[in-house]
Amino acid sequence: MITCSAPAKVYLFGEHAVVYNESAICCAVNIRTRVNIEYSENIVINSSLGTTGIDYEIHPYVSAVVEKIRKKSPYRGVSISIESDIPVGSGLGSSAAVVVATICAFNNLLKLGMDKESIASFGHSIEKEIQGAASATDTYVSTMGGTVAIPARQHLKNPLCNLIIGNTNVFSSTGQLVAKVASLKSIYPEVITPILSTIGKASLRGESLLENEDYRSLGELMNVNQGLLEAIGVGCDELSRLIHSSRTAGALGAKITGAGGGGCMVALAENENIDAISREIKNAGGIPIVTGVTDSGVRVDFDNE
Ligand SMILES: Nc1ncnc2c1ncn2[C@@H]1O[C@H](COP(=O)(O)OP(=O)(O)O)[C@@H](O)[C@H]1O
Ligand SMILES: C[C@@](O)(CCOP(=O)(O)O)CC(=O)O
Ligand SMILES: [Mg+2]
Repeated sequence: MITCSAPAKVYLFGEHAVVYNESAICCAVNIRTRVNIEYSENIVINSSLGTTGIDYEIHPYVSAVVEKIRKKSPYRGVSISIESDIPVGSGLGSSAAVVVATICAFNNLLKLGMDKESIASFGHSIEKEIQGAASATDTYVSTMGGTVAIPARQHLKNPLCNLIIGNTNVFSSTGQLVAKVASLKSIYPEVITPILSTIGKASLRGESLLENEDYRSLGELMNVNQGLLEAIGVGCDELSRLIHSSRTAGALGAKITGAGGGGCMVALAENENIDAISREIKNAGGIPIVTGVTDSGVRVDFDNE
């Protein structure tokens, strides 16, 4: 049996702007998906979504990895079991984490010799195949870990603050929200393009604030980024309630993470405010997850093969 795991991710800055090659800052956070693999007679994929064989309805991402690898390195059968602490479909990159952890598990079982760059790139190709357009950000950050400047892929100093994620439990479709922004931009290019560029500038300024450990200013700019995301139409009432409650409870900054329209927000929190912020997220109808940045990207947790 081999066990590999990979982390979730949050955007401190730059979601949506990064689609138009503006800068973003994305962090791996210590909420993980674990994939166990061993040889077996057939293909079995077991997760909280169900127990299947190759099944592109229930396990599209994992099935794609299983089939692609089988083509390159034939094997008789494997049994894959997945446990995850990452909420599914909430903008935290659960698909990227399960993809890169599954690739890592095969890499070690079949001794494929893939390095982290190859795992990230293969993972991105799987996300693109299954969901159509997909930025490389989620799979890269889940593979490498840490705090990453996008598109430069430069590792930055991790924020020493806590990151409290508030899950609205409201489903949102990344594709639909990206299309909504594209439509607004095509109608009002002279208005929307400068907003996306300003988000990119906030992200670039955030890089130096992280370097200088100026978390008060970092949070202030995250709030500005939130206002700009509202301006391009990706906010929603549930997210606004969690964001404003977090700020009232002492968050240095709070904003959407990911596509918006539902899913999650993230608050930058000093230790002394963790309980108050978590409580206020709960009172505002959200599910708080207290976490922080992890340098540990995809990794082997157990190998007795
Ligand atoms: N623990 C898991 N086990 C199996 N598949 C998973 C798991 N987590 C995520 N997935 C796959 O990823 C999909 C969610 O991906 P996506 O819609 O991109 O949301 P997210 O923002 O969480 O990445 C799920 O529908 C499922 O196919
Ligand atoms: C909106 C976007 O910038 C981030 C989407 O993040 P998520 O899929 O909601 O975790 C789209 C992208 O970068 O692929
Ligand atoms: Mg995803």
